[in-house]
Amino acid sequence: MIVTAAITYEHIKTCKQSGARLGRIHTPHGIIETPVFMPVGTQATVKTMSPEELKEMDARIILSNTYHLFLRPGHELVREAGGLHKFMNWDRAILTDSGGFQVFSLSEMRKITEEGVHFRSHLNGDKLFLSPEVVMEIENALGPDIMMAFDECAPYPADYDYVKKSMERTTRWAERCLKSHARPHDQALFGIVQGGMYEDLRKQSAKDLTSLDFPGYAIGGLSVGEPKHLMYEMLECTVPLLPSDKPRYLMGVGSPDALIEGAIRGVDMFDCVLPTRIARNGTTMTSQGRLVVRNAQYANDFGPLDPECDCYTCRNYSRAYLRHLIKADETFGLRLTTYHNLHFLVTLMSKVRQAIMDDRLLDFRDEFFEQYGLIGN
Ligand SMILES: CO[C@@H]1O[C@H](CNc2nc3cc4c(=O)[nH]c(N)nc4cc3[nH]2)[C@@H](O)[C@H]1O
Repeated sequence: MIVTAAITYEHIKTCKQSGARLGRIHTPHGIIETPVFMPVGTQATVKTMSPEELKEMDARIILSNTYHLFLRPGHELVREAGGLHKFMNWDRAILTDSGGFQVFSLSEMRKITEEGVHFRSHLNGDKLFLSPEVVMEIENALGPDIMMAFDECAPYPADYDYVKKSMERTTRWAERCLKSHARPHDQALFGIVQGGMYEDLRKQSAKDLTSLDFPGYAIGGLSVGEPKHLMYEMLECTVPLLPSDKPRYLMGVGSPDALIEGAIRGVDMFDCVLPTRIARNGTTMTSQGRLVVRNAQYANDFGPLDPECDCYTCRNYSRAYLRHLIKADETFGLRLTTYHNLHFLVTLMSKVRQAIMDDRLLDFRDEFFEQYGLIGN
């Protein structure tokens, strides 16, 4: 089945030193330079950020989540509002995850059948059901530029037989998503590769999904608690089987080292709640490594959070002020640390893109790890 897609991937160049690639994704809501980090806006907002602030830091695409918006406020309400872009006043690109992760990580009383997943809402215990067809209807109503197929993100660790059966069902669900996808011309549906930490299952999943000819491919089932070297090994056996003329999206990955290592292995798109989540308890990512600004040592530190950063937070406020706000549980403090962390990752990816352009991403990785204090592997 040929699905004419809403997006096209333009390959610009491959780094001579690392195999990383520079590209552009052309979407109905603008162009995305890749590799790219996508801020997560689970409930139709990137927590504490305004669309204007996200544009200030040049965020080109943000995530929202089918599971959460299905539960609240409901996808029909968002459809009535004119779709997510209108509802949240964001005129750049949006990607929605399908709920394949959340229904397994958030809800109670789950029952997985060939048809779909019966579960209880984590908000009020309501009995609910998601299937490939229902998820396609929800994502169609939300109206993102890129939408994820409904899959099962197998837990880690999980035994071979479980992962095999789960991965094969995820492929059947992907076919059902394609069949019930209403608007392929303006919404690109990505398949999601599964297979746990088993190389042969990962390869099987990649082969089965690429034969279905999606406009882009996500690599799921990773960043679920496995050691990082395992994640990298699974990337190394999966990415080469994905088409080079389509975007590759590694789901749920957002620490600086993992973004760089993922780009080196040919990944184009990343998302993670990490920068926004840790910001809310006063942990920040700086050029000198992680800095927990709520710590007492910063009480009288009137210098910028990160002396090498030119973001709004670092240009206008001191570590002492940030610490005070966070300790006093002042919302503005969360906004300032969130702004900085997102700016840090979005800027890191522009440095990664420049390093690819200059054919020196491995050198950049070593320099970054040296300064950030990460033991590169
Ligand atoms: C390491 O941080 C923790 O772990 C999560 C990130 N890790 C992650 N792995 C994912 C896998 C999938 C998948 O296989 N399928 C679909 N549809 N969505 C996914 C979303 C994912 N997010 C954060 O939420 C945080 O709790």
